[in-house]
Amino acid sequence: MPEQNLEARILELTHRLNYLNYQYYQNSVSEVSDYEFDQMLVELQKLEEQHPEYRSDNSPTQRVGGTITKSFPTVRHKYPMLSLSNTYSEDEVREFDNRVRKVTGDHVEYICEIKFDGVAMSLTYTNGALTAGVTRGDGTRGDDITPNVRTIRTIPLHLHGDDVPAEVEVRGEVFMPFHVFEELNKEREEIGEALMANPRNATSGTLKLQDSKGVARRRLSMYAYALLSTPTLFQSHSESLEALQRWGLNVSPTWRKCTTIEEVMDFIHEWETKRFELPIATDGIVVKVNSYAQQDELGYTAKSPRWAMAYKYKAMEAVTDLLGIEYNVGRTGAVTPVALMKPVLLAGTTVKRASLHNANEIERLGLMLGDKVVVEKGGEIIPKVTAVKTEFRTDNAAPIVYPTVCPACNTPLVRSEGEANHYCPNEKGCPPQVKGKLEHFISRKAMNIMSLGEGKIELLAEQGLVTSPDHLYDLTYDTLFGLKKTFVNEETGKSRIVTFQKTTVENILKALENSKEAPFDRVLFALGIRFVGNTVAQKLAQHFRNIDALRAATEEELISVPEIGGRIAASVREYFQDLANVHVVERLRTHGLQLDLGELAVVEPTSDKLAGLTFVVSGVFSGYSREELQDTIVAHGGKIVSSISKKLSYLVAGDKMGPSKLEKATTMGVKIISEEEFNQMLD
Ligand SMILES: NC(=O)c1ccc[n+]([C@@H]2O[C@H](COP(=O)([O-])OP(=O)(O)OC[C@H]3O[C@@H](n4cnc5c(N)ncnc54)[C@H](O)[C@@H]3O)[C@@H](O)[C@H]2O)c1
Ligand SMILES: [Zn+2]
Repeated sequence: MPEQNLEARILELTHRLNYLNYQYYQNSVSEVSDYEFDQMLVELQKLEEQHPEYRSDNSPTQRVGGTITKSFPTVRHKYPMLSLSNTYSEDEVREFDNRVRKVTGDHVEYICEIKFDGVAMSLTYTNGALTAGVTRGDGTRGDDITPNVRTIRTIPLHLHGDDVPAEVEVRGEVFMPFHVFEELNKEREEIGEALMANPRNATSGTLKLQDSKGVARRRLSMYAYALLSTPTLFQSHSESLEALQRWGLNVSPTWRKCTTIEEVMDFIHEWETKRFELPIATDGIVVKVNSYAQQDELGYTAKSPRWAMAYKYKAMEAVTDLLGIEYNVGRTGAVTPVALMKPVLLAGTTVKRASLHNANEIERLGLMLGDKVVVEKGGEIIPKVTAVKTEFRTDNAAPIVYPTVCPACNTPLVRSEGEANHYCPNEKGCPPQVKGKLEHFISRKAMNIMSLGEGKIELLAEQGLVTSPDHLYDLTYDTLFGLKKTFVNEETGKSRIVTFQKTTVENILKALENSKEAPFDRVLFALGIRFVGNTVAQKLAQHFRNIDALRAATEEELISVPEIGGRIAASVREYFQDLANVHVVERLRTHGLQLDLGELAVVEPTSDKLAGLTFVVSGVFSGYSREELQDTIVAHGGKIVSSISKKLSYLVAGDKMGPSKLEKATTMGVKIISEEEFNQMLD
């Protein structure tokens, strides 16, 4: 390559990789596969080695790719948090072994570990107590997210044992197990939210939440894999792992001591497929020199230790034919395209369907019917189409014409501004939507009428006996008894008969009767209002107390409820503006379902100390949750209003209050009081 082009190429790769790093760490987006990224990095590294004079100061070969955010306090790491040099080639693992032996001589032990695909975490324990949890950030400084880290159940708040030192740093990988990830995405899909791409993105997004209660709900976990302290406590990494385990940290039992490179290779081969049996995402293995003395001898490069190496597995891929596209309609009316492929064996299972998410994805891939496509399985249950082999495209390839009408009911599809999915607007008459909404209504977290599961509700919907939730409560023994349907599984050809016998019918009627005791927030969730998931339903129920108040609430009032945004507010308004929905709600009321929180929860005034005063509550408080504080104000005769105006009596300001509210209150001359000052008003 001529000099000039060489310099240009180095510059181009530097820019491109820095951009991809930014997208990956800041926005949790992978625009290219890890493999492609790593190939470009290798190319840059080679060019820079030949021409160090062209290497720029901000080269991605010289520094860790992450960033720090402004939303958390920044902390300087006591020991820098580095990356790992990586390879996809076994030969390079052997070369690593040669390099090591040149320095250490022949007596070397390796520890092989699984490389878990999550987010790196640094924990500090002072006198045995967890005092800090910090992200890797740019390697030198990270985000202090201690309150979030404290909610992770596999991270002990206290270490136990006689030999726990006064101060110690523990490194580990925080991750989201597959089943939690799938559940979370299912919930998001149900309430019409965009899906998360993979468990690693979900983990990094979760750790950056401002509300640690939200973090706790996501059920993250952590595997510890390193121990740092001054002076060093042990002679080797394996002793450290054993100590971590003893002190109560979660150490994956998969690590192994190897004394020859052949044993390392065996470990690599063994886990290549076995890793898919693990309930967590993994992307390779890590080989580490065991002895700390030898680690010191080997030292570090600018961005990684010379005593360790990651061997990464290439994603499991296969090439097959795209035969067609099926369009599925979900409960919320969202249309999801699914690729139908010629069956192909991939990581031990036969794959013939893969999700394509939405029309944008089809466009991004440039898919045509009849194409040869690359399917990839990353460990998640659902495989994905990652690329088109355009070089094999024939004249028979046909463009994909995205449907303009609903495949289930022929209603013209709509696509709102800024939304990736097309929707079928025929909520009440589109069979998969009707069925999906009923299935949601009876589901465990909603009304929990599981005796209607496994195809029974489908049968009732198809026969027109139940097309909206209120119809369920009209069902009688006589209508149900004797109903029957045979379901045939298209994939296996096996058939299954669903019948309504005496006990079944009795169980269904009993479960329906019991469901009338389900609290208001469950009923609200069960109604299936778009974007109103479990937690949102709880928040709305607590705030408005009953369905009539919720129905009467303006968009502004809805938005004033903590954590309720404009999108949810609009969706709730839209729901109640539809008279058919109001009718369903009224019929549910007639049948005796719980549409308010009941007597107990209504706050009776306990004093009139705050009578005639109006309050806006904002921020986070130490002695109350926001709802509790609002309840207290009401209990003492005060009134909660949604927005700041000149007439407002007090703004009760907690921690982390939004700067715009503060500014508004200041300019309007509203009296701003702290939690303590508020408490004094009640004394
Ligand atoms: N696709 C993209 O656009 C894109 C962009 C940027 C980075 N990336 C990927 O990310 C990589 C760079 O990320 P990185 O610097 O975090 O490197 P890395 O993820 O390859 O390796 C280092 C990390 O591995 C983790 N790890 C897991 N198990 C471990 C164990 N047992 N012992 C030690 N560490 C363990 C730690 O969190 C550590 O920080 C790139 O090589 C690339 O594959 C991809
Ligand atoms: Zn439809």
